[in-house]
Amino acid sequence: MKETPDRTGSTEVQKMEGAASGRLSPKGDPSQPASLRGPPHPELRAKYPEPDCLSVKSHRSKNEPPDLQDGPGPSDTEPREEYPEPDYLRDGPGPSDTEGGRSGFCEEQLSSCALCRGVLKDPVSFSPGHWFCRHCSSSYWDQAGSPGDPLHPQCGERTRAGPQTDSQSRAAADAGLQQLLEEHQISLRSRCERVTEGTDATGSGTLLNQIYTELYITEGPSGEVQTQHEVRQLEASRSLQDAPIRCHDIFRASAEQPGAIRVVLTSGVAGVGKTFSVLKFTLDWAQGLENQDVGLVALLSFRELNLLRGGRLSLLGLLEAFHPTLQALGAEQLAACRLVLIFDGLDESRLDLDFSSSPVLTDPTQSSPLSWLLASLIRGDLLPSALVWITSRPAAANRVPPACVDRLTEVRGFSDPQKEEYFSRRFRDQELSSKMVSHIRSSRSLHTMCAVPVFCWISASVLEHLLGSQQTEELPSTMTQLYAHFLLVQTHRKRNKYPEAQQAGPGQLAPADRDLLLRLGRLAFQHLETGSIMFYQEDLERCGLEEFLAALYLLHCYSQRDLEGLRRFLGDDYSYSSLDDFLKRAMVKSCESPNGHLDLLMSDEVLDELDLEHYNTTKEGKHRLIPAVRNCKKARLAGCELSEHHCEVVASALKSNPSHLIDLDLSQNVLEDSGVEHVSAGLENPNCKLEILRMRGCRMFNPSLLKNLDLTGNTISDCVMKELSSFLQSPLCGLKALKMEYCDLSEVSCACLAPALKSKPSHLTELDLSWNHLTDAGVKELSSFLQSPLCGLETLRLKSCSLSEVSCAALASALRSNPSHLTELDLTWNDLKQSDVQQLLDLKQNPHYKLKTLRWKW
Ligand SMILES: Nc1ncnc2c1ncn2[C@@H]1O[C@H](COP(=O)(O)OP(=O)(O)OP(=O)(O)O)[C@@H](O)[C@H]1O
Repeated sequence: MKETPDRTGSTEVQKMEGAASGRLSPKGDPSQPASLRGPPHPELRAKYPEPDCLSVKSHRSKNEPPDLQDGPGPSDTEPREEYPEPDYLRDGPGPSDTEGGRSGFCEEQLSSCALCRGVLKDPVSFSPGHWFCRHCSSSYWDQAGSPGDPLHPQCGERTRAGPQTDSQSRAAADAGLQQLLEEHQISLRSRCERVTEGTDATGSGTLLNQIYTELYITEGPSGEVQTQHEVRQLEASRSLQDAPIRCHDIFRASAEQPGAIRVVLTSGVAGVGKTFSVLKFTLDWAQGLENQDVGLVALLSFRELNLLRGGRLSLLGLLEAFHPTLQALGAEQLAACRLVLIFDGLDESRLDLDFSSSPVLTDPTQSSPLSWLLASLIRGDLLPSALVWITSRPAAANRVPPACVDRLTEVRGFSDPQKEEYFSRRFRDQELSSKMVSHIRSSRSLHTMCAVPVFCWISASVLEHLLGSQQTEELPSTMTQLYAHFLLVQTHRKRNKYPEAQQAGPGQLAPADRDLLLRLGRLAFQHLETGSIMFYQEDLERCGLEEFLAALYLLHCYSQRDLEGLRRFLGDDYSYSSLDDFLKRAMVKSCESPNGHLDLLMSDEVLDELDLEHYNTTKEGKHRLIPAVRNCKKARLAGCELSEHHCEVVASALKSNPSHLIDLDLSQNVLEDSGVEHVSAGLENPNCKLEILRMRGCRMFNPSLLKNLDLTGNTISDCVMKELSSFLQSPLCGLKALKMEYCDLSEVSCACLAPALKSKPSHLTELDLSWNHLTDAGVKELSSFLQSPLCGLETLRLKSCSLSEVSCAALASALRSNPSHLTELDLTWNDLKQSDVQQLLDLKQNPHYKLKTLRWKW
């Protein structure tokens, strides 16, 4: 269904697989026309200084072709002992060694010619360790008759050039490596410069540089295993404001990490741009634009590694399999290059990576199981100088032990301005792209989801189709509508491609299309159920399409009364029921999933109330509904065993722009300090519109811009009361209602509270201190507040506070002395008699008296 972008360009492995399965041939042909072969731009070469180790930028050998004429080699008249020993023999294998490394060079006694076996005359060499008489070698070349790289006359190894002396042979070796690396660079350039996306009508791919939009990548995610649904992770991560890092800089030291960075692990949700990042890194290197101190970049995808089916390979063999241009690369040359190895898509790997007990490999020529090879590379046993970059979706990122990783980064997708840049890059017609952007901005769910680039691509495909056609139908504003349109767009494309297929009217499905979609739906459904995320050919999972298709399939089962299909998902006890009931059961089933793999996205409508009590599901099911707080006015999350993370989600809802929450109930949750801190931070955010916060039976916290505070059931010590009192004195405090039933308050508590209440024009209109042992002494303290001209209290509840006639007298004198605002006074459960409250009742005669309700009986 979806023609996906090519991950790393084609490789030998891919070609083999493609040939076997009859798939389309790969687009990146490593054998380029000669005209394409050329050095990187000279200006850029000048800009980047020569690194210590050899890189393709080493133009020493490029500009000075090896001199294949006679060098200062020993003459046949000089005794053998006086020959200067070639450098590579000093540290290398002794003359008796017969093979070494992958190339298995023959080592010969320097005293004899490798061809005639006689004493060397006018010795020359055309590869390390091979010495010949000039005459013998000339005859050999004459016989071979080929100007190319002839086979070594003794060992059959392919050699690069004609005979040469020691320093010349090293220059030739450098030049050989140089040439090889340049060819590799050119090959990579051609592989990465175009990406194939589904919108590509010609099949030639789109230029990566034309559509590539800078991504928001951050350094150092938490490193925790992420089991949340990826959309939720995305939602949560949008609120964070971390400093970005460019994909080109991931191996560079930073102020936070000044040391050398060898292994980088980059995580990110599906379709967020991990593969595009590694392609961009590679392309910019291959074009001579970035990271020019790197000698060699090798890009390997785990998906293609899987195709090797766990076979045995050496490191050199692996590089060759993925990059045929590296065929002639030897072990010594590899060690001399500054190599960057990129492994893309760890989540797709079927390899059993065992970092703790797989054997240590150090030899790049040694064949071993692929999983050992990778573990050794990542641990740094094998080629420790190589830099390794691994990308993965979050759930699989923990397959590499943290100890092996020097830097963690996270691709978070597009920021809001980047989303807009994406559309303007993709479409030359700026009017069209502006229309798309404004449509996406108008739908919250589309706008949120467009943080994931693949959703931008889907949206762009759909909107291009709809805005470009004469159709007058409404543009999709929910993800479901978007997916439905996407299917139509893709089907339409298929019809254009295969015109012999059955025709149908615009916006309609031909029976064959319908059949295909349902078959895809069944496939998606089955894979989704088993948790399998890989579709090698269709690759639907990347855009979450399988969730939509699976749902479509299930709905089809329902409409066709396919009980077998329905029972596979809903359980054997399911019997055909109303659509409402069916949908409800499907919802409950998806809520039960521990990682949310059965659901996707979010209604755009702002809910009046989210009350988790109303959902008849497990605790985990309720937890998974919590992110919906972002989209409701009133949220009841009481008694749900909220964790710190949930508080973080709530806080992000309070901070979001716009924030809809007005009334929040977090009662009966044991909130740790960290959780409370999150909530407090949410309350302090200028976007926060919360007016009512209920935290009955929770631990104490530090509220700020609250209108309504309910602390019922908390044991509030005098010390906490003082904190509360200082909060009440803060000029920011706009509290209107304070409820503190059953808080173990005493006379002393009131003494703490009263000065605060009368210290500034108080917004407090409602105070409920019922069910506390305040006693008359406490009420006397409070009555001083009632006497203050700053007091605007309208409701005072003092139920069951151990009060007597004395309290009534104090309250009456306070109300008498001041034009009071009090309209409701509740003194029930204090065992008062009529005579005790008489003074209050008599106030009715007072012109300032506003009391409408006085309760005092049991
Ligand atoms: N930086 C970008 N600029 C433009 N388009 C992008 C960018 N990144 C990703 N896209 C779009 O999103 C699609 C998916 O991106 P990519 O394959 O890189 O995602 P991913 O993170 O590797 O996903 P998965 O985990 O599924 O492999 C691309 O094919 C492209 O259409």
